[in-house]
Amino acid sequence: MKTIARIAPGTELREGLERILRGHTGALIVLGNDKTVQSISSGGFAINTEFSATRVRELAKMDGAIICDKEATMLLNAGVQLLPDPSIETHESGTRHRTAERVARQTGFPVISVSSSMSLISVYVNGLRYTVEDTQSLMSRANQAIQTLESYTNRLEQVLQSLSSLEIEANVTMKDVATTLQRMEMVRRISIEVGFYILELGTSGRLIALQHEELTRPEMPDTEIILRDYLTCEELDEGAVQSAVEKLQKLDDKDIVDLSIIAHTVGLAGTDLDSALSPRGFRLLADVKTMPGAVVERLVEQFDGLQGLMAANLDDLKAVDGIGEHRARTIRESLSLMAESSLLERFM
Ligand SMILES: Nc1ncnc2c1ncn2[C@@H]1O[C@H](COP(=O)(O)OP(=O)(O)OP(=O)(O)O)[C@@H](O)[C@H]1O
Repeated sequence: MKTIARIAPGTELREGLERILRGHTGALIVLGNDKTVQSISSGGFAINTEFSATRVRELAKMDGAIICDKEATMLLNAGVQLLPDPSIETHESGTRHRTAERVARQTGFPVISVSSSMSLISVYVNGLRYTVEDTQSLMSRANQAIQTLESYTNRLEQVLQSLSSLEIEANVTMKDVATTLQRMEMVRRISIEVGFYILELGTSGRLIALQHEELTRPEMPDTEIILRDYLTCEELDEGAVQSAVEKLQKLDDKDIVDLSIIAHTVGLAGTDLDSALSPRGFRLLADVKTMPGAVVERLVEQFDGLQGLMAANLDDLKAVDGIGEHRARTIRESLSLMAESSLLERFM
C-alpha cells in the first residue's frame, strides 16, 4: 500500500514514470539502497542528487538500473548492472522484469520496471507484482465502485430500520439478522475497494475521496453490535464476537450471497432462516443517550433481552444498579419513542 501511494498520480516519481513511458524508453528503478543492493550492483556511477521527474527520465535513456532512496527523494546511482541471485524463482520473461522480480525478493525493496515494448509500469514488492493502470480507466472503475457503495449504504439503512421495527414488534427471524450482517459486510468490502482506488489515484482521486468520506457514516452500527445482540454462545465475550466477525469477513464472494451460510458461519441460533430470534437489546440501547457500557450490560442481563426491557416500568428500571430516577426516565422515554417511530414507519 505504501509503495502504491508512493507512485500514485501527483507524485514526482509517477510523473517521471509517465515521462519515461511517453518517451518510449524503459526503466529499472530500485526504491532503496543498502548493503544487499550494493553487493548485487556492478558498474554505473553515483548521482546523489535530488529526485525529479525530468532527471529520472533522462537517466532512463541509459542502459542499466537506477537506484533511489526509499522515499524516491534522491537519485543515488544510474547505469547500474544488477546481478541478483539467479536461483531466486521468477515467473517473468525478459531480462528487465526477471531482474526486477529477483532484486525485489532479494533486497526487500520495491523495484519498478517500465517496459518499453509493452508500455507498462510494474512494481514488484514483497513477492507481489502490481501493474499500474492508466488513470482514466481507474477513475471509471472508482466511479462505478462509489455508486455501488452509495446504493449498498442506502439499502443497509433500510435493512437496519426494518430490523429495529421487527425487534420492537418481537418479529425477528434468522433471515432478518443474516440479511443485516450480509448488507454490512457488503458495504465494508466495497468501501475497502473504494479506499484502494483512492490510494491508486493519488491527487486524481480527490473527488472520489470526498464522496467516500460522505458515504462513511460513523453513526451506523457495526457488525459487532449486531452479533452481541444475536450470537449464541456459552459466554458472550469480546473474543466470541471478534471470532464471529472474522469468520464473516473471511467468507468468499460466493458464500456472502447465501444467508444460510452467513447464519451458520457466525453462529446464530435457529434451525432455519424462518426461526424466530430475539435481540439482547445492545443496539437499541446504544441509541439511548449517555448510558455507560456497564449499565447497558446490567440492563440486558437483568431483563433478559429487549422484550423484557420494553415491558419494564420506572420502578423496575430503578432497581438496576447505576440507574436513578433521571436515567430510568430517559430509558423509558427513549424506548417508547423508538416503539412509536417504528409503528409510524410501518404504517405511514
Ligand atoms: N540485470 C540488469 N541490470 C540492469 N539493467 C538491466 C538488467 N537486465 C535488463 N536491464 C535493462 O533492461 C533493458 C531491456 O532489457 P531486455 O530487452 O532484455 O528486457 P525486457 O524485459 O524484454 O524489456 P522490455 O519489456 O522493456 O522490452 C536493458 O537494456 C537494460 O537497460
